[in-house]
Amino acid sequence: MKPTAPTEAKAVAQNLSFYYGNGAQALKSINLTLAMNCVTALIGPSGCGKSTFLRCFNRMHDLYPGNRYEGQIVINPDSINILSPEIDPIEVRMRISMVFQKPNPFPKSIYENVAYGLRVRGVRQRALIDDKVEEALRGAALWDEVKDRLHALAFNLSGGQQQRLCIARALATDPEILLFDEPTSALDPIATDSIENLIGQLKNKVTILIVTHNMHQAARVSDFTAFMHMGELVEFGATDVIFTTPKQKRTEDYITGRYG
Ligand SMILES: Nc1ncnc2c1ncn2[C@@H]1O[C@H](COP(=O)(O)OP(=O)(O)OP(=O)(O)O)[C@@H](O)[C@H]1O
Repeated sequence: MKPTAPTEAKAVAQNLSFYYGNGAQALKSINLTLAMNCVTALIGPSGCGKSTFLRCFNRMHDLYPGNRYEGQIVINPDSINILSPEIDPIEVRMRISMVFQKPNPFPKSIYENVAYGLRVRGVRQRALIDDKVEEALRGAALWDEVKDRLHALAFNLSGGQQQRLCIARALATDPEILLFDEPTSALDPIATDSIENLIGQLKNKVTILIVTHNMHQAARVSDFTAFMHMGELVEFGATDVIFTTPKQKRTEDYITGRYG
């Protein structure tokens, strides 16, 4: 069931601007709330700032010198601003995990891919890791397909299975928010379908923010949709409303394929 208005806020971006190291401003004072246990889709033409916005949520931009945030992203329930310099980006990435466009398993076994985040966190007990690996693989709807070959190399899996493995890897540390950057653009329609179904199930446990170029996908998987253009948030609302009766002409032009 899709809610029609944001309920509890999991994360709130407030006056969020972002500048790359070369001085280019990619985000312009964005205000956006991610509703708890809902899927929010980011749509908009190429270069409008979708990935830049997504990557603020796990402090990916900190990996490159000269990048600069302004404003804040407050996450609940503890009301912390994850962009604050006092907040350790590694901690943020434990709470907010990312799944990328192309499946990117590590050159390790299926088991070790999922166990990775736990080991980084210092978890050593074998039984606990076993349990968490199974739970994450079940959560990513992959357990039944791999339970008899957990120690095989992850690269032996199909593209769709590799992407579900990356979702399991992200789930293993019990994140509160999952970020998806065009997670199905490298997959065939069947694998895409299974990832979309999975996203529908995962939102019971986590809050989801997804970038997609595929309008049908945004309409299928998301509860709320944000339309961006040239670094600005043009319109935000319930997905059904954005796709049927958008208020802004720029949104209408985009979803009806008049540009972009
Ligand atoms: N590392 C970088 N340094 C400088 N400018 C960048 C960098 N990465 C992206 N940009 C610029 O920031 C703007 C937003 O890019 P971004 O990748 O966030 O857009 P997008 O909406 O995700 O695009 P696409 O749909 O094509 O992936 C663009 O003008 C882009 O050229």
